[in-house]
Amino acid sequence: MERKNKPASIPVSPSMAQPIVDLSDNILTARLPTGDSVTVYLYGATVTSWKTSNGQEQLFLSQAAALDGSKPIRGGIPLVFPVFGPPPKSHATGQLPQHGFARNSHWEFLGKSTSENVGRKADGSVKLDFGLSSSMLDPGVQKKWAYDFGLVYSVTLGKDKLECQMHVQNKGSEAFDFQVLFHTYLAVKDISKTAVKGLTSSPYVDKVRSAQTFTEDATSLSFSGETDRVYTPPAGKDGASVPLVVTENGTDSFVVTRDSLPDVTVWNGWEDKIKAMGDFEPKDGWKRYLCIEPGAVSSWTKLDAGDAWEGGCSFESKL
Ligand SMILES: O=P(O)(O)OC[C@H]1O[C@@H](O)[C@H](O)[C@@H](O)[C@@H]1O
Repeated sequence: MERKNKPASIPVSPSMAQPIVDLSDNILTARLPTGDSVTVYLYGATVTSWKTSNGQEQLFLSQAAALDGSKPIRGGIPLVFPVFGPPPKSHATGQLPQHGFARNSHWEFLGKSTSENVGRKADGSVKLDFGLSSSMLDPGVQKKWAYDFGLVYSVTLGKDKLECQMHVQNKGSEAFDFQVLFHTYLAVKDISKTAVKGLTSSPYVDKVRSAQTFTEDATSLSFSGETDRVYTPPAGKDGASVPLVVTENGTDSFVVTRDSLPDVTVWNGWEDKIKAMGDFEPKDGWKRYLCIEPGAVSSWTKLDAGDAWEGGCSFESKL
């Protein structure tokens, strides 16, 4: 029997190629062999860029965003914890700034894991873990919210998909209340041709109309002015949350899913509000973003001493 010669070298198949992860100057970048990439600033553990396999940027980042740690980054995915919006003065978070301290604290990078080595479905994704705990806060902030906590934020980059997961741990001896939210600035081509499906029949608080509660009757929510609403959509038949679909020009562009996050804020500040924001450029940039912000913010989540909580969301790009 004729024996075939062994090839001189074994070609590396694309599936054997590994993600490239780099941390320099407190900025982490990860790139998959498929071309997908993500950039995360340790300041706020803020995702500032998410590019899909076709090279397209999927997040809006203001050209005037402060990237030097002097204020929260305008755009990408700032993290909101432990309070959403202006804190109620009589609450334990009452002394904290709007949206809490997670987005303007320095996080640490805990490490990366590929789908193969953590027993997830071998889909070529990479998970990046970031940590923040009470001892890492500025002393001034620590005094304003003196609880012993640990956060692990995981960003998983897959082909045309980004997942965000937050693990909150109460390491202290007394219970605390928190809210959490992924303040995602999705890049859209034209807000006037953008719509959101999946919110029909959902109750929402409209912050533009004096924080009154309404029920959504649009099957496809479109935008023609300032929009600032916190939706609490009913669960689907199987008890899971119904995915939201963002459409542009009638074509699906993003699918957003939520896991253990009851709420989703939909925000576009529109022309006048955005013009007044010093860190928002270009001034007509309001036309090119839509914030879809999965979170747990319509009430407080109470975490007893020693307990942990987890919730997350995913963004899939369809274009
Ligand atoms: O300017 P900030 O603090 O980043 O907030 C931006 C917006 O964030 C949204 O989540 C809020 O619903 C809006 O009310 C707010 O204006």
